[in-house]
Parts: sequence; C-alpha cells; structure tokens
Amino acid sequence: MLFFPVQVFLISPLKQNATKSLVHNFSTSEALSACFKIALIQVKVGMDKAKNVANAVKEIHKAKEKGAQLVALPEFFNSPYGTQYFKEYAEEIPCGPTSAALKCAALEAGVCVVGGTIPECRRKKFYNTCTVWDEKGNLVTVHRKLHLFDIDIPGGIRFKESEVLTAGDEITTFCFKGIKIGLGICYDVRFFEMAQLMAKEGCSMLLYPGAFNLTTGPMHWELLARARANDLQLWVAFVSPARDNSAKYVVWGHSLIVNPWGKVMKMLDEYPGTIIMDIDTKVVEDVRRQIPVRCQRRTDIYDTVGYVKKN
Ligand SMILES: NC(=O)CC(=O)C(=O)O
Repeated sequence: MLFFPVQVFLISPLKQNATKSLVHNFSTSEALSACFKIALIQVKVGMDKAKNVANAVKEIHKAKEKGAQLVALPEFFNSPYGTQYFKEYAEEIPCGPTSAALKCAALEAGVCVVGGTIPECRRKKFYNTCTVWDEKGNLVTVHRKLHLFDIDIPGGIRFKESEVLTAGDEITTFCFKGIKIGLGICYDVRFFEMAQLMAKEGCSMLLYPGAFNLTTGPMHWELLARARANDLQLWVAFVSPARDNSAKYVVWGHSLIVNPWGKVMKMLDEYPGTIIMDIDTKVVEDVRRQIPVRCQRRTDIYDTVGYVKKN
C-alpha cells in the first residue's frame, strides 16, 4: 500500500455559511459581546423513554426558574447508551415525541433548548443527533455526530457506534443572543480541526453533549475541555448524563464549563445535578487581546493541514 503526503485546505460544509471558503486567519470582527445564563442539566437516563424525556422537561423548567436562558441536555438523554438500544429508541426529527416535548418545553419555559442528543432515524439510517430549539419552540438547527465512537481499549472499553449509526457530514453553529455557538457531540471533541473550524466561524462557545465512560472519562474529559478552551480561547461546555452503575455503559458524568483562559469554572460530580452559570463573551475578547495567538500564527509556515492519504 502506498502513502502519499497530501496538503489540503481546511474547507468544510458549514451550515451557517456554506459558501464561505475558510481562510486560515481568524476573523477579527466576529464576536459580539453578550451575557447570558446557561444551564447544563445532568440527568440520570434509564430504560423508560417517556420517563427520561419527562424528567428532562421538568429540569428545563426548573432551570428556567433559576434564570437560565439557554438550557442544554446530555448525549442520549432519552435512551440508554448502547448500540443495542439505538434502533428501538430512535425517532424522526422533528415529528417524533421527543422533539415534540422539547419544542413544547422551549416554548412554555421561554428558553433556548439544546436538546442533548437522541437516536434519530432518517431515510432508513440512524444518527446520533442534537436538536436546538429557540424560545418560541422553533427548530433552529440539528447536528449529527460527525465522528462515530469506535474504539477498543483492551481491559477498558470497546464500543462501535458505526455498527448501527451513520456519521453526520456537516459542521453546525447557531446564533444565540448575537453570539455564535458551535455544536459537537462527545467523540467529536477529540477532533481539534472541527473545533478550530467553528472558532474560525466566529464561535465564542463550543457546546458538547457527551457521555464519556469510566475508562476515558478520568483520562480525557476535563483535559479535552480545557485544551479546546485554551487553544481556541473560547468558552467550552460539556453536558453528560448522570452515572448509573447498573447500566451496560457507565458514564463518567462531571458536566463542566471551562472559560476562555482554560479554567474549569464549574464541574459536577457523577450524580444528577445542574450547573447554572453566567457566560460573558467579553472574556473571549479579553483573552484574545491579552494573548493574541490568533494573529501571531505562522501561517507562512503551516497554512495548510497535512495528512497522509491512503491510496
Ligand atoms: N462516547 C463518546 O462518543 C466518546 C467517548 O466516550 C470518548 O471519546 O472517550
């Protein structure tokens, strides 16, 4: 087998700006300052889908009572995590019951809901999909997990999402109160290039519903959140389900928010809970002004991303 080094430009289908071919300098006029209150809801997920959804809806309303304006749920909040469950729990978007419940919760509470993820069936394929609803209950966007979680760590964990799921093929950002938020799902966070594209698009925050496990969680969960926040100088939030030790896939929990300095501002343990936090995107500007790596890049040396293409 021959391997050829190939130089490629980072060009990607960005939903908000599909026609824009990306250059490698960060735009300077992108981020408007805004303050908002975010809630990250770490719920326990069981076998009963209706109960999982009702519980999430109840927590959305509680977060609203605490002043939250944007409420985010975890990965697979309506379904247990496991390839054996995805087809059974899958729904069409937006006409399934989970979409209906999220739409209604967003409208009744008057908040933006980032609906974690659910198994989605679409044209005979299955996806791991995040929906975003505005405070009027309109579906703003969907993100389908781009990188499927296929790993094998002997003595640790083996998981193969691709046995059942199909990967999405678009990068997704959306606007909330004038700022751009980038969406990724769990394993997506390991792929720096994806996060970098969203930062280049002008995101001030990256939000990842995720469900790491007891092997990778302690090693990489906080590390990855801080790495993305520090490298890209933006807010990063991860939202996990709470831990259920009787589940086949035991999640790490530890939903967290990291500021653009790379500092963990709030982190839960493994139990159900909610993080409520004021997000000020002015911090993004402050960090970027004080440590101006974005305009110090030696793009003359590394303007392109090299990879090795199999032929
Ligand atoms: N569950 C995932 O998608 C990712 C994960 O657990 C990991 O990257 O580790």
